[in-house]
Amino acid sequence: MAELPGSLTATMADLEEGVATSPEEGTATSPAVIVGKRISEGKEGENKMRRARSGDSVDTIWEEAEGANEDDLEETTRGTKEETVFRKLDLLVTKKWGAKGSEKRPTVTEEEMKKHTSEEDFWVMINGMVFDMGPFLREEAKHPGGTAILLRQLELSGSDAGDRFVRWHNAAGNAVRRAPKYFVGDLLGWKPPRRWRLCCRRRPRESL
Ligand code: HEM
Repeated sequence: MAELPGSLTATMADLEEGVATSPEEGTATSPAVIVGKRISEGKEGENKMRRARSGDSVDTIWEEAEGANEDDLEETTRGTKEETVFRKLDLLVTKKWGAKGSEKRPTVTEEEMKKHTSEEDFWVMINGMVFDMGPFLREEAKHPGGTAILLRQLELSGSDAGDRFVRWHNAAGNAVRRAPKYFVGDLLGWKPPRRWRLCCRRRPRESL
């Protein structure tokens, strides 16, 4: 048995397996490389890498939601937190429901929205898009932030949940990835607040 860094050990067979050629060809005599080989190329490591590449990893809820392959495919990190969260949300809703104004994408009137303001059936509006919080409130789906915060939203600010959505979530998190599932439609007649029209919407795309 040979001593390796930390508490790891290797048999002579392990060492001999790594003796033949240069590190570029994937083998080497150094124990560190052999340790690396064991972690990344062992049966368990191979399976892990395969699952990660396929986006089918069971490691995290995040990967389960969208797949590791989606990571950083879109540039959505520049700008204020509000801009980045809304941009990502827009992007993911558009991916599932089509572009705003297209035939496939539903719309909601303000009148309809007002009918969904109870503790079991609550629709919220985030950046002009309406989402159904009912499944969370009825505990048919799990909201990691709990239900109390959603009820507080209902009590404090009613249906316009944009500010709180931005406060509690981020563009790289699960909330934006899961939101399209709860999308009900675009709120008809909604216009972005004046502050956005002045600052962000007019900015040329390259500078976003
Ligand atoms: C479509 C609507 C929503 C979805 C899909 C959603 C989903 C999620 C998810 C997945 C998380 C875990 C953190 C993350 O991965 O980002 C989370 C956390 C949270 N959410 Fe939501 N959420 C929604 C709406 C809301 C709204 C409207 C509020 C507030 C009024 C809210 C408040 C929170 C809070 C307080 C947390 C915990 C944050 C923390 O512990 O740091 N969520 N939500």
